[in-house]
Amino acid sequence: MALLENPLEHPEKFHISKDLGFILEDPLEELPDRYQVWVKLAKNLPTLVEEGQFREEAEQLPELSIDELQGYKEQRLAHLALSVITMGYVWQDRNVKEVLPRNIAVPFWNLSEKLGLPPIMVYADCVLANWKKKDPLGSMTYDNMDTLFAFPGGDCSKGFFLVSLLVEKAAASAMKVIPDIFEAVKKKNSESLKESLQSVASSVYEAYKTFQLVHEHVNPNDFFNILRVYLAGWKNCSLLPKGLIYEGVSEIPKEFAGGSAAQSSIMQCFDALLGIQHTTENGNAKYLEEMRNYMPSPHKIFLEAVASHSSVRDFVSSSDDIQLKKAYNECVKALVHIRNYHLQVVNKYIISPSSKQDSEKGQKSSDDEVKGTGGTNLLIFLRSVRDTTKRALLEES
Ligand code: HEM
Ligand SMILES: Brc1ccc(-c2csc3nccn23)cc1
Repeated sequence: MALLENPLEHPEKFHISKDLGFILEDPLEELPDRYQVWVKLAKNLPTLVEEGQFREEAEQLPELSIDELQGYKEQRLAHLALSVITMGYVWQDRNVKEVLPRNIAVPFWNLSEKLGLPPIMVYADCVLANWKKKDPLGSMTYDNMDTLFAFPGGDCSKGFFLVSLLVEKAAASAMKVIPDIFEAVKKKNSESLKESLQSVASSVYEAYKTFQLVHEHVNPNDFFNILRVYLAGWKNCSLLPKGLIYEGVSEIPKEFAGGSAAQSSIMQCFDALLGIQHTTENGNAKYLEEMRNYMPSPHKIFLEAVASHSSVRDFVSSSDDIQLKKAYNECVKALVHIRNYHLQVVNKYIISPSSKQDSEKGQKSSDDEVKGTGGTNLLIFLRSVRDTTKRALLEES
């Protein structure tokens, strides 16, 4: 398939970087003067929300056409800034806004259509495009990085977004071997395939090790009680039961799901590469599929090309090369490891603060009722995704 033969030789076709994968390389920090009002307001969100002035300031924005935005990086920064403004406008306080004013809604809707993104903040905004190096000549380490935009809750959003970014960066080192993997399957070259799969497994283990940074940089109570509010969406949402009205776009309210790293292309890319099919019984496959519509369209196209390519899994399972099966299983075990670790993190950052809050309020909401950032019943979803990954292990006999 032409799309796949040289995806990393023409990264511009998919906006995928050889070194950083799906991360937006060197994001812009400023927009042309006429659009800088969006950046300025989004950067002031924490202070203005604190003062209860954010909505008032947002309503003063001029309504701007997106046509003067030049190039992909300006469009991504504008989508990020408008998404931050939208989440702040809707969730500033418990008096939730049901109408997004046209001076935000019209450019946000039009720009979203151009990028193939929904008109709500997504992972590709606040994780993949929301970063800078403090010392441009330094490396991408937590201490030399900052986010471009933050939410209330102190350094919680910086921690959550940057740790996710660094996990993406560690995992991204696997991206450059994808063409070699498909070449090896095409040529039935077990030795080359074994080497590439070993490289994928070590990238996923690097991602697992980076994940531990979350304990250092994200406070569980700030995450659960403050930040999580701003990542919520307006689909199956009790506070916005019909969704949000995008003024100037449609009088009919529209529903869009809240932030979830099911929108992370790299994790879905590993599943696609290894032929890990998530179950259709409990809606996981449907949800993961739907979240591909919350990725930049070039990333969605790339993922679908990986998923539809000749199956690595079929080649390995029909091979009698035990070492090859072991190399494939190392990749699956690494994914199970990171998903197990992620479940422990979710217990610490959502389940425990939630039950602590319930006992303080004297009510009990069972784990089943605790919603995820993406509005899903999170524990069932995450355990099931982990279990499906585990079931993908091949017999090594
Ligand atoms: C405070 C830290 C974190 C919390 C509380 C958290 C919470 C969650 C929740 C609740 C879900 C279910 C999705 C939904 O609600 O629809 C989820 C999914 C996911 N999260 Fe996180 N997460 C955290 C950090 C991370 C990090 C650092 C990564 C690494 C990139 C990550 C990657 C994922 C992925 C890939 C999924 C989709 C399910 C899967 O593919 O396993 N999460 N997370
Ligand atoms: Br919008 C938005 C979407 C996803 C995330 C994110 C980063 S890691 C992770 N696990 C669950 C969600 N999640 C943060 C903001």
